[in-house]
Amino acid sequence: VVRKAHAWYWVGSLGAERRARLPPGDMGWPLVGGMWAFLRAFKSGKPDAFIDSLVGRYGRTGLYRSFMYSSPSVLVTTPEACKKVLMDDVAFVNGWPEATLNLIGTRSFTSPAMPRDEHRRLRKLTAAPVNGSTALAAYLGFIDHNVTSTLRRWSSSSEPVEFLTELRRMTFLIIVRIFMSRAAEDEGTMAALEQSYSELNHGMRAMAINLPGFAYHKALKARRKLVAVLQGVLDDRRRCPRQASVDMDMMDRLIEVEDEGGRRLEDEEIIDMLVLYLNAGHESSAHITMWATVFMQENSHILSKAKAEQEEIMKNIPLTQKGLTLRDYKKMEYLSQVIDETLRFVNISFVTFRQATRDVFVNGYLIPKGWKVQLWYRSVHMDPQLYSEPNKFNPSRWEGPPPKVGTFLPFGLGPKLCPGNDLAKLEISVFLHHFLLGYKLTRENPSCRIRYLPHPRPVDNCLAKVTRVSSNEY
Ligand code: HEM
Repeated sequence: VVRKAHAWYWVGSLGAERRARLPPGDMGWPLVGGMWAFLRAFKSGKPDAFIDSLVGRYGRTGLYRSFMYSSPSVLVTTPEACKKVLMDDVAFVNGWPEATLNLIGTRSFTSPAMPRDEHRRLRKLTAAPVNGSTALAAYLGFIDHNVTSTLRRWSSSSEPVEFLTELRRMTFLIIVRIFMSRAAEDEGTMAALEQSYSELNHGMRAMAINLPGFAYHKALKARRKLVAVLQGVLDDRRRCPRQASVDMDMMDRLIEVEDEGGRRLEDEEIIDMLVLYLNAGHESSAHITMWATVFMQENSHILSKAKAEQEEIMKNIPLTQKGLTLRDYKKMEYLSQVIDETLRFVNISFVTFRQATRDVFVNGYLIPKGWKVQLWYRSVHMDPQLYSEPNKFNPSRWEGPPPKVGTFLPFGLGPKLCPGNDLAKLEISVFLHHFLLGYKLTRENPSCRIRYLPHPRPVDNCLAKVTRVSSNEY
């Protein structure tokens, strides 16, 4: 009776005609809705069980109604339906749960209130310096240097390192250098930012319980610290603005940009933009780098093939050349397949969120105005109808023509496509290039349990020894 009353509370007011067009599903118990089933599946190490149970109960309809993160929601699980939602930024605005918005900030791209034109203008401003050949070529030398010195440091220690934690540190340094160059040189600022980001991430996608001891409570505290550190950097920057426009970083650009009416961004907007970019710009890249390394170590035939490709590239690099070039990077075809397969298999962004601004029909089902929409990239990537043996790590599946639009969504699609996709692939490739040529990873707990929230990772953060095995690496 209670469950029926809960369902009626949300769908009753839609009227008989609209109600009849809703996707199949179940609103569950009051307050928790589908959250129990979702958390149970992810916490028991069977993340696909959640959507599988909906498919088992209602068929492969591609859309299911539920109640999650305190909102009536439609879960979208097939390529065609995801594509339709992602390409339409008029009918669908960002719909992150309020708890996530409170952590990431309400004044950046994640905000549903950011007008479409403002989103486009700020994306153009912030995406250009991290994308495209010119930008990537400018960062390549720094990334290359950062990777080689990091690998040498790890391998010179006889103690195991938390491989994931260290990779997060490395990718974080790269993104801070791009966004706030001078801050990357200040060890105190870097340590404060790193620590706060780590806590912020643990609270992401946790239950929004703001009580001491809970991950969400700690994450809110971490956000406050993060804002204070970034405000300090911003104040310094305003006090001593950069003179030459040639070495402007992203913070300078955000300070200087004006809209047509001459309005500049407020401090809160700049800070929220940085909180988002610095977070998005290091977490996922570090996780994918770790998993790609681990999967290659676990599959000797894949490791040998990837290594042979890098050795071939090395043979053609003139002795006078210092470090890698974009031309060398573009030759890494097999490595690119390994990374794409890691992106598919790991599903670091397993779901993203939108909200319907009006009644919309997708695959013949109604998504009512105001309802949240969850795009389940994970179900697309693990669908056996799209990927044969989806639970097998097989980079060779990426040989041949590119996948059909909507079937491979590690970076999303459409107007909100990840602006850091090229940068991410570049830094992951540079790391793997050096690793394959000269290093080996020996995990302390190779069969360690995997935790799936907020991102899939071994619970020991991949504790391992990194050993230098060859002087091939330059
Ligand atoms: C392997 C690495 C990465 C993965 C898997 C990834 C994944 C994603 C996905 C799936 C989205 C789309 C979310 C949506 O549709 O709502 C996204 C958005 C975003 N990503 Fe990434 N990302 C990665 C690296 C990066 C890097 C290196 C940067 C920074 C340069 C970055 C910055 C952003 C930003 C700012 C957005 C929001 C874009 C907007 O709303 O317009 N990401 N990312």
